[in-house]
Amino acid sequence: MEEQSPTQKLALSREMTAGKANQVAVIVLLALLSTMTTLALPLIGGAFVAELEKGGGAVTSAALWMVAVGLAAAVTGTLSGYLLSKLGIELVTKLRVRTLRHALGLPLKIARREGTGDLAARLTSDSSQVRGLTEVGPLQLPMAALQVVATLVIMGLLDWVLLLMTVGSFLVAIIGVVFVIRAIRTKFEALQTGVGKLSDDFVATLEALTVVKAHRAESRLVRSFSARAENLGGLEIAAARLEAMVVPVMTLAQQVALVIVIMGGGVRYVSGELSLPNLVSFLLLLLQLAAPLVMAIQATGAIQAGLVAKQRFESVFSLPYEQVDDRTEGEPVAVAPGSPAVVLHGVGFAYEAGRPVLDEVGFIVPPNGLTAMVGRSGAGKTTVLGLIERFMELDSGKISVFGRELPDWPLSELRGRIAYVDQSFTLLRDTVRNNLLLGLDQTVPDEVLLDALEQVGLREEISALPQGLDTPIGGESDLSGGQRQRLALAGVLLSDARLVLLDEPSSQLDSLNEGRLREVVDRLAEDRAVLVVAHRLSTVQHARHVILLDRGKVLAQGTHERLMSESEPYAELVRGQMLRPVDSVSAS
Ligand SMILES: Nc1ncnc2c1ncn2[C@@H]1O[C@H](COP(=O)(O)OP(=O)(O)OP(=O)(O)O)[C@@H](O)[C@H]1O
Repeated sequence: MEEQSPTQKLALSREMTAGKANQVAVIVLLALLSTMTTLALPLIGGAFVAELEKGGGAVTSAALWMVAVGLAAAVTGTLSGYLLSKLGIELVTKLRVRTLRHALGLPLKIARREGTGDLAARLTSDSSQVRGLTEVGPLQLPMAALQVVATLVIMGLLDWVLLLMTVGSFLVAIIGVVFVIRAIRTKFEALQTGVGKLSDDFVATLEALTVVKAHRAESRLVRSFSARAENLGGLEIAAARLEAMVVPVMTLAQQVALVIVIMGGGVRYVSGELSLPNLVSFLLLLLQLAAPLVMAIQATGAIQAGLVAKQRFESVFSLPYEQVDDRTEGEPVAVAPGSPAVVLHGVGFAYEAGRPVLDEVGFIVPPNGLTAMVGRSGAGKTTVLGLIERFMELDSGKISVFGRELPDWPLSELRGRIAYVDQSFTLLRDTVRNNLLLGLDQTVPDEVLLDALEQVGLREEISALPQGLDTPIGGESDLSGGQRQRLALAGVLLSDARLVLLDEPSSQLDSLNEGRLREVVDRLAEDRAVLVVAHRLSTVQHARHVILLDRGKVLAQGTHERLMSESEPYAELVRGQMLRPVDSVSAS
């Protein structure tokens, strides 16, 4: 199978800025201006005090400068923040689109293992967490670091003794905070994985809501989901507790530094080693110093959550996926005329290592006509169809479709030649029309669609729906099992697939529709190969060839009549009504 599984590391900053050099330049420029104006403000404050001391005439202009620079700091900060948000949103959109594409391309086994809800969580909670990270990560943090360094340099130039006192007070706090940040990260990892798993199980439960209700299992499930939600709440509270410690610690450090600087600065001012304007500037800088530190630290939660979400995106993008283009470009794959539709030779397969489901399975499906596969529940019939569709990979043996071995088929071409109707007639949550047209490239006139529906006896029922062909199905308004089956078959009639794989349900149709459906299948089989997993006697009686599968092995094959006389297990299957006679089929 065309799979690829490179380890996908996400360089978020690069992803965010690729091809956007101009926007990035504007944002960096605005952010630099904002940082510089913020740094200049205390110095202008000091100049203002110096003018006051001197009683000079420049007091008013110093005050006006303070207002202008303050405004410039606010405007440039706001603008750069907005433009950065825009880049962040664009990045998240890109990640969502990539997730959608990758998730739909996952091999079935991996998609099931990963879980629908957990995959979907990438589009919701993980996306918003990455967005939170982009708000602070790429620009605000470097700018905050720049502001801290520049502030410290200016403070050192004003008075290095006071600077040492300031750094000493903050250092102890910062070391403590680093440990807290690490602990927060661990909590977020457990939390986000737990949220993904919870939503996955919850989605699966909602999909089985009928069973839940029929068994009155609501309360039990509420109890078990609530316990898990409370566990996650506990983790979140623990993370919040850690986060809550961060800001007070930093504020305390700032207050300690303030007291020390006021005392030390006062002494140095009195002794003439420091001027009053410089002391004022220093104090203003000290007050400003805490802001970027607190900002960075307050963002700790968002950053840690964002980094964990980033890893969760990486884990999806690293999963193998099937490269199925919409349609293969260029010449279609040539097939030898008259080759059998399917040949299985010595096929072995296990879903789990050590528990084989198919063992040395071999049979031939001719290029046209009806071939039926029968056998007890769990014999491996659906698995055979899945292997032909290449939903899974063989463990041993070979399968050829129209004379070409599976690995030699481009996946898209292979699946384009096959029409597959699964046992539960899964339909997309979309309109009747779009479900009918799912495998088709071109638009099809309504008359042709209605004609296909007519052939399966569904025209009247669909026409009676509120929006006819454009009625959405699968959500609030749904079709019955039998109607779904007939709709799926109408889709097959519309397709030009030369091989039809049909997983017949054990009971979906009344005898009227059963008869009609048999006619449709017979018509399909006139010029196409139809391989049907059969549960009805009527189907096997019509089949040109019947394959009896038992516990993963082909036990017998031939015509119905021949198997009845030569294969006791087959005759037993028929006698035991495993193959249902028409009149025992329940109404849909
Ligand atoms: N996704 C899966 N993972 C693991 N085991 C599976 C999976 N699907 C099927 N099996 C197992 O493989 C075996 C064959 O299943 P399969 O669905 O092919 O049987 P079947 O003959 O189509 O049965 P039925 O007539 O009841 O639909 C069964 O034992 C089943 O438990």
